[in-house]
Amino acid sequence: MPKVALLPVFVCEFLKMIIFAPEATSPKPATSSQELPSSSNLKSWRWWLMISLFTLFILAGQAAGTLLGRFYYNNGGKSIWMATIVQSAGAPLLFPFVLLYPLASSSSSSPATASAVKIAAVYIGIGLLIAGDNLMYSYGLLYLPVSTYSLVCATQLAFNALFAYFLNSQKFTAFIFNSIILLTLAATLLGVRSEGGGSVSSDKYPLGFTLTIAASATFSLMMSLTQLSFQKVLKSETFLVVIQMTLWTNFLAAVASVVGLFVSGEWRGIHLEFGEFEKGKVSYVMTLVWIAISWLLYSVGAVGLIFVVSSLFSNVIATLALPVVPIFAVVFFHDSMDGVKVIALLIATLGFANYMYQHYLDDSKQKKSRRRRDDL
Ligand SMILES: Nc1nc2[nH]cnc2c(=O)[nH]1
Repeated sequence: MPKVALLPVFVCEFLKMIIFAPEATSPKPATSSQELPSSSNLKSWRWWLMISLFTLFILAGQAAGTLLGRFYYNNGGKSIWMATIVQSAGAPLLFPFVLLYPLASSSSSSPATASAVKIAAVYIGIGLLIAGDNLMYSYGLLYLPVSTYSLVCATQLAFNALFAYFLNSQKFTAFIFNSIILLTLAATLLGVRSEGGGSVSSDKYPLGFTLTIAASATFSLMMSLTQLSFQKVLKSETFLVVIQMTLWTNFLAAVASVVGLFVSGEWRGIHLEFGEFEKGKVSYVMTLVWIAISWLLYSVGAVGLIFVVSSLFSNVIATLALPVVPIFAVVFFHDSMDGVKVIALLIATLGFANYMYQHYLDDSKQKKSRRRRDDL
């Protein structure tokens, strides 16, 4: 077998080593962060490593995906449907992981017990929500300046809090409220300062605004439903379920987006924009390929965090990524750095710290009650 074909096996093996801690098997008491069953006992170094890894995936994926998306539009890319397709088109890259995972895994954890129909319904439903979100996200990115876009996107945390309360029985504490408010404030700060709209025309503003709000609601609903599906339908403790969920939902979203490209007739313009891309044809293809890889990384991170912690936590990290994107723009696109960006990032970090502190409290409480149980 060529060495490169073994890459997915090594990656699976690495993730397995992190995830399947020997202590990750017994049920857990509910915590204020209302995590999934599989996450309960993982708060060892492995748990923190997983969180760090998935967080990195989200931050890097969101930053690269958003900036490359803007690069596509700025250099002659015009197709909304193409911008939508590439947000989920990286999914087939996960096929080798799904096929080779059983080779790498010695885990005896049982596969999902739900019927194929139920599982298919979950993948199709969530896949369609992803396609809808990606489409509206593409419109938002085209019709709004980045900072306004970040502001409106920040509402997703409030939407998620609402959905998580009803769908995931999320319990709220002062620290979680603090975290939501601080992260919303950080993104708002970026949005309210005036930034030239650039090529964005003002008559498209109301449409861009409405679609970004709708995307935020759809994104949050999709996150909460993903957590609910892990808990109620898939019920698997293995990391394979994260790969399967990411693969199938994004694959179906990509198929729905390709249908959209043809039905809308936009496919006729693709050849033209390919030929006229300002940076050249190779750059056009590479831009789309790297957008797809960036969003795939983002999706694995987001679904991974839902699996290991919760949909709200995953959304906290996704929202933390919003003020991080302009910082990356400073580094890679030489955008100007100003005090507002730094303050927004500091506030976002504080919001994130609040959420993590709640996890630390939950963890300590769990450890104490376990010790008390052991002493009896
Ligand atoms: N609505 C929405 N869609 C996304 N797709 C990738 N990231 C995001 C996000 O932060 N919000």
